[in-house]
Parts: sequence; C-alpha cells; structure tokens
Amino acid sequence: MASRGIKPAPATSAPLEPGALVSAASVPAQLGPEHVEEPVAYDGILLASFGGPESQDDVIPFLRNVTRGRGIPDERLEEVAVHYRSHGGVSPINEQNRELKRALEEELERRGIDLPVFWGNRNWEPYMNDAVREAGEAGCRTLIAIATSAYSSFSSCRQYREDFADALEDTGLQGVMTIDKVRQFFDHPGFVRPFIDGVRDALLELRAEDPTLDLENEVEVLFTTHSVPTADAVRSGPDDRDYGDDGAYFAQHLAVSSVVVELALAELGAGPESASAPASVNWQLVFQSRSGPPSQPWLEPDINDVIEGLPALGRKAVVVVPVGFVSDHMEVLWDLDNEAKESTAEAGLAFRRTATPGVHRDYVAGLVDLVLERRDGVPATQRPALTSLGPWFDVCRPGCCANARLGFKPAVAGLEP
Ligand SMILES: CC1=C(CCC(=O)O)c2cc3nc(cc4[nH]c(cc5[nH]c(cc1n2)c(C)c5CCC(=O)O)c(CCC(=O)O)c4C)C(CCC(=O)O)=C3C
Ligand SMILES: [Fe+2]
Repeated sequence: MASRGIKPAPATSAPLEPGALVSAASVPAQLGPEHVEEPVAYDGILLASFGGPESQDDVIPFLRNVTRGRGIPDERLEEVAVHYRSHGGVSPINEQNRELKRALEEELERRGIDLPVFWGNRNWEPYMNDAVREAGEAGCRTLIAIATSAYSSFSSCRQYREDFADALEDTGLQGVMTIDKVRQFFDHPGFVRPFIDGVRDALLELRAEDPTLDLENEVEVLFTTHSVPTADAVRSGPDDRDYGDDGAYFAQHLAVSSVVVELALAELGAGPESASAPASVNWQLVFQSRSGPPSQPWLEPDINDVIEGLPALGRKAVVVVPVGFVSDHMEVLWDLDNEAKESTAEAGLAFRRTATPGVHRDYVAGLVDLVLERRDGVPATQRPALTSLGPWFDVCRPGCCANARLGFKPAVAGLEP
C-alpha cells in the first residue's frame, strides 16, 4: 500500500496498514456481504446525541445523568462542572445539534427526500424518549438513527443502541417501531474532508506566518480523540475480528489520521505552493478528556504530556486535529482551545487547532448519503470509505462495542452475542 510522505511517530505502532484508499476495484478481503443489510423503507430519521446543560442550574443534574452508575470520582465531576460554569453553564452541543438538524432538513429538502428528522439526547432535553414518542405520534414506524459519533466504542456506538432499546420500552413502542442505525462513519469522505482541509490550511498558515519554519521537521500534527478505558478500547470491535492490541477504536483513529496526512500532503503538493510543499510531516495519535479513577488504565498518551516533550524534539509548532469529534463541543473548547493551547504556550510553540465537521456541507451531505445507502441497500463495494477498515458494518456484530465493566444491556441495531 502506498504511504508516500507518511512519517508516523514511533509512539503509534500500527497494528494494521492504515490509509489505504478503498475503491470498488480494491475492496479488502474482510468486506463480506454481512456488512450490508437489505433495503428498508424508512419513514423518519432519529438524530441521536449526548446532550448538554443549558443553564448553571442544569450543570450538576446533567453531570449526574452522564455519570449514573459509572464510578466517576466526585473530584472529577467538580472539575468538569467548572468547564461548563465558565461557559455560563451552557454546553455548546445543543445549539450545534439544532444547527445540524436544520442543515440535514435543508439537505433532504434540496434532494427532494421526504423524511422528518427527530432529535433526542442521552443526557439532557430533548431526551431520547421524547424524540421517539414524537416520531411515533407522527406515525413513523421505521426510523434510521444517526448518532453524533463516528467511531466504534461503547460510548460512541453501543450506548446509543441501548438508549434506543430503552426508549422503545419506555414509550411502549417496542414491537411497534423499529430503529436501525447508520454505520460508524469514521472513514466516510464527508466526515474526513474537514480534517484534510484543516491540516492542509494549518500548514500553509504556519508557513505564511513564519517563512523559515521547516514543515517537515519543526511541526507536529497531533490527532486527538476522547480517551476511553483500555478495557473498553480492546473490546470496541466485533468478537471475531482482530483489530490489533488496542482494538478497533484505536485502529480506526490511526487509520483516519494516516489518510488525513496523506491527502493533506497530496493536496499541498498539487497546490499553487507545490514547490515548497513538504514531502512528509511528523504526526501521532493522542488522547484527551480522561476521567475515571487513576487506578483504571485509559488510552494514552495524553495530549498535554506529548506537547510538553515536543521542544526537545526540535518542534516549533503544533497542529491539533480533533479527529475524534464531530463538533466544537465542550471537550474541544475546554480541553483543546484552553488546556492544550496553554500547554503549547508553556512549551513555547505556535498553535493551530483545526475545525471539526460541525455543519460542513460535505459532512451534512455525507450523513444524508449514509441514510440513503441503507434505504437502498447499496452494496459494500459501492460505499465510500477512505480506509481499509471500512465501510463499517450496517449492523453491529456480536460483542461489538462492549463495556468491559457494565456488560450488555438490551440494544437494537445489532446481532446479540
Ligand atoms: C468516546 C466518547 C465520546 C465520543 C466522542 C464524540 O463523539 O464526541 C464522548 C463524547 C462526549 N462526552 C461528553 C461529556 C462527558 N463525558 C463524560 C465521561 C466520559 N466520556 C467517555 C467517552 C466519550 N465521550 C467516557 C468513557 C467517559 C467516562 C464515563 C462513561 O463511561 O460515560 C463526562 C463525565 C465527566 C467526565 O468524566 O469527564 C462528561 C461531562 C460530551 C458532551 C460535551 C458537551 O457538553 O459539549 C460528549 C459529546
Ligand atoms: Fe465523554
């Protein structure tokens, strides 16, 4: 596989070859017919998200909702409450989801597709139960869900499937309504495009700011995502497949990061400043927003620890790419624009944080494409995917996205273990 211009940092040992561009002509052997479900005549879209507080009074009740039964230490809750309090008690995530819902509705209308969108959250109003009840009252019986989370893990996949099962039970719609879920879209071109643009433009901007900056040797591109307990990370893929020692969650992020570097460099090389385009750039995958007790291992290294060590490697600038996040929610604003930026200033480095997908038109169009490929049962070979790990499964395979501590609750849209 071609990996021209890629120089992965030693800290990230790749258990697989990331970054392969998948075309219909080179579908990986692992892609069997089990990846794709039959066509379904959906009658509504369920936009599923995390939810966040909208006032100071909401902060603690919201955090109690998030951490119910999770053993998150009280000090951590106090610490996280401060992040929200400093923003007036308002998480940006709800407004971002209102915008995303509007953007989806506009894109559907533009294409002449008549599917209503219902929005529900796991941890705050509007709750999942309300959205599912509303869909039922509107006469919908077959929903396709889009969760605002691109990768495979308990928090970003299975927990939503459990939320849907709970909501069907709570609303009395079990057996009356079906909820399917679009595939994990970590390597869908619509999701990846904003990160490619971000890396390409950040390198150009750093160079414009300091023409003496050596992009090949003096810049570190840090792809960052939410840390999760390593016990969950290793169980993030299906039981019968091997995604390497750190599991599918890690492998997916590594593969996407690799392809972002590859395509950003290729675009620089083809652009107006191609003569001075770097042939390679230093990059690595890092983690943020760890919680849980210190005794419990979570994915590492932490972004701030990595930044601290960069001056000793001769780096003068950092490009932070929030590759694990779909929008600029609190964990991006606080942990990156605040904390990581401060670590960078302390280390005396220039700092750029690239954009999240948000309501980027390619991302929104991609989400609609994901709904349509399910509705129409598009074959795996015709589904866009930028890494050799995808296109991901329509229906979660046995064991997928397990929570090592909580075990399995009933869930929809998957084959049970
Ligand atoms: C993988 C992952 C994503 C997906 C990435 C994505 O798709 O975005 C995600 C998203 C989010 N996480 C969020 C907030 C929180 N997550 C917490 C806790 C935790 N997250 C975890 C993982 C993830 N979380 C885990 C393993 C925990 C430990 C407890 C548990 O197993 O649940 C806590 C409790 C306090 C703390 O421990 O920090 C809070 C407040 C918000 C809202 C931000 C806003 O309000 O703008 C969003 C979108
Ligand atoms: Fe979280």
